[in-house]
Amino acid sequence: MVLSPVLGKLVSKRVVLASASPRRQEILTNVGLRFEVVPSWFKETLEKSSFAAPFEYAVETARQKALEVANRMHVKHMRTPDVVIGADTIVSVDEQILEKPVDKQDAYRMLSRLNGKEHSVFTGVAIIHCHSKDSKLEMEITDFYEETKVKFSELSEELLWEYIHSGEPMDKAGGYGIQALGGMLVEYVHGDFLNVVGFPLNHFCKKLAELYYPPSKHNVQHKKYDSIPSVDTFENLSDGESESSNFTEHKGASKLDSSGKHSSGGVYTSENSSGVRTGFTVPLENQNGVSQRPPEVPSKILELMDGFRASKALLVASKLKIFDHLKHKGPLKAVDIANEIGTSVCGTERLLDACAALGLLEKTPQGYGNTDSVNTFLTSDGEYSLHGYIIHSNDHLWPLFTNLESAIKEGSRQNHRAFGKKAEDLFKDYYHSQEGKQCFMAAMHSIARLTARDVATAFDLSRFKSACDLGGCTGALARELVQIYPNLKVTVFDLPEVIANISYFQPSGQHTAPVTFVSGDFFKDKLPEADLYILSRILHDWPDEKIHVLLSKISALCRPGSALLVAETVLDEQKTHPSRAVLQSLSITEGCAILLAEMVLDDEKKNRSTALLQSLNMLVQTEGKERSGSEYQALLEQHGFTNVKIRITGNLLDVILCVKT
Ligand SMILES: Cc1cn([C@H]2C[C@H](O)[C@@H](COP(=O)(O)OP(=O)(O)OP(=O)(O)O)O2)c(=O)[nH]c1=O
Repeated sequence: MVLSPVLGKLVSKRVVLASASPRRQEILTNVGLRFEVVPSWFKETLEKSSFAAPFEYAVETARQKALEVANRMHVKHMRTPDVVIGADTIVSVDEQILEKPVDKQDAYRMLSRLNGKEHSVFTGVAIIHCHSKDSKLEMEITDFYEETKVKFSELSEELLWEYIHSGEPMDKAGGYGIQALGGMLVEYVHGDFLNVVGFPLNHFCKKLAELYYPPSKHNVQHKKYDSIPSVDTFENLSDGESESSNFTEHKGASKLDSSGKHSSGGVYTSENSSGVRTGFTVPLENQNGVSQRPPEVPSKILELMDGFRASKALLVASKLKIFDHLKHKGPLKAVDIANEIGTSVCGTERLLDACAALGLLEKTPQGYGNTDSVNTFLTSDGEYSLHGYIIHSNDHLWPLFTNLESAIKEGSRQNHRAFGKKAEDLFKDYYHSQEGKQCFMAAMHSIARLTARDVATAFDLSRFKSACDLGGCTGALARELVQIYPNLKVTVFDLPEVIANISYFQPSGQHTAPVTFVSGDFFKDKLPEADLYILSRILHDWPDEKIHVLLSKISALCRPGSALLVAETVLDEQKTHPSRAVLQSLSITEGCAILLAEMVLDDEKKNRSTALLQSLNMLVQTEGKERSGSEYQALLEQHGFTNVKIRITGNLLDVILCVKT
């Protein structure tokens, strides 16, 4: 595969496309690139007159789009991508820059300017390589632009308005889409057709080639913004890795032939005799007008279909402590790791290659090494390690989830099927052995460490003097609270089996204000007194009847003005995603609702599925469930808690604060 050395370099990297443009997503998907889409929030409002040339404006906007996403992912979501790609397409005519029209009149103004003339389409692209060093984001930015000349025919007013009324111009630079109806307006195209559609794929591949295979010194040519590598073809780029590259050729992919030009046979048309690409091919139809080409399976469905394989590869690599070995001794070859952990060489090599393809490991001639995020989150000794939760997922949740079908049919937990014993009280199951206890506590500890800051700061809690974290387990949230609110005294109340094991989870060497631990069962025993009660990831474990028992106990202890803080994943009313209307009805501030709406746009699908899969997770193992904002509100109000406020944090847990009146 001629291209694999270039795009194959991105296979093991976490690549993010900082663009909402469906065209860009399609172009990159068609060549087999795997990436995540995180649309940029950067507003395209740079002062155009401050740029000497139109392409400089496009390049700078592309840079800002990509930078915004890289920073947001690093800071807000604690997920540093390896590569962020941003792009911006503009149309330039008579020294003017045209972006997307704001309304039909604007589209008319733009199309009238382009009518009968040649104009330039510029796409600026920024490729940012990110590294997280000591929690700081380091970035290397590469940018370039591509220009394509397009000429419109002389078009009548009537045709222009007909085109505008089709709705096609509205989300496209210059007010037209060359790949669809707009193609009929175009007399000729000189240059890269895909550049007009929003992404200059050919130049992008050349840029990657230049980055990953720097030309030898005597060949280097310096040009501002336009540093096409000295290699004209991609054929001479193959290296040892290319043979084993995971880059896959997709059926409808736009291929490059040995001269670096597009060849026919893909989604896009072949070239005409003058080397000008003219439009998209239409799938062949048989006599009945039925498309002969089978529909392409969306990559999302394939990803979900095989998702369990990726999960299990991650869980097993963690269980075998492969990431720990690589952190301390890497890079290591497969045979060395197999010897260290006592596994087969052939099996280990396959697992390591799968982890590399999933972006967890880096594979170099020296061997396999951890990526930065694996060092932070997957090794067992990291401060924010998820290792505890991963082992819990492998040993406990996985067997339960294999019985999901029975859980759905029966509507109940599946411990008896997964572990061959009758389900007792949820926590008795977990705490029946010392190993089980520590495994469960480590799982809860890792989630608490990751969410504690967002839970503790979702509301200003400085007016409270004492807090009691019911079911607070290892005290991870309690310690965050005393750090943020030095005047707050926090008591963690949990089962005696838990309190007996907390010493394993106390931070060593760090001086933090003390947290008090009290043992007891919050359903049966007397609760410590406090101004603020906290229930973090507790209510979702239980059915409404048990929640009423607990809330009535807490309510009876609360004085007017005392409060209850609940941290859970909050579903919206349709159980799809958090919605602005719901939050406003729950006294959410306007600012927060706007923030939320933006967050929803960005992470909507991921948050939605995470929360709803968590609800399935509760079904297979507990009697509880995840609840919507109004379900929590109703439960709380029944026990005299009012002024219910919800903050959607964007982290795994959302936060609800209510006051006893
Ligand atoms: C000229 C032309 C533009 N376009 C599109 C490409 C871009 O998606 C869009 C220009 O707007 P952009 O601001 O470059 O991109 P976008 O708003 O779609 O996405 P994002 O900002 O999130 O990256 O116009 C076509 O689809 N066909 C065309 O013929």
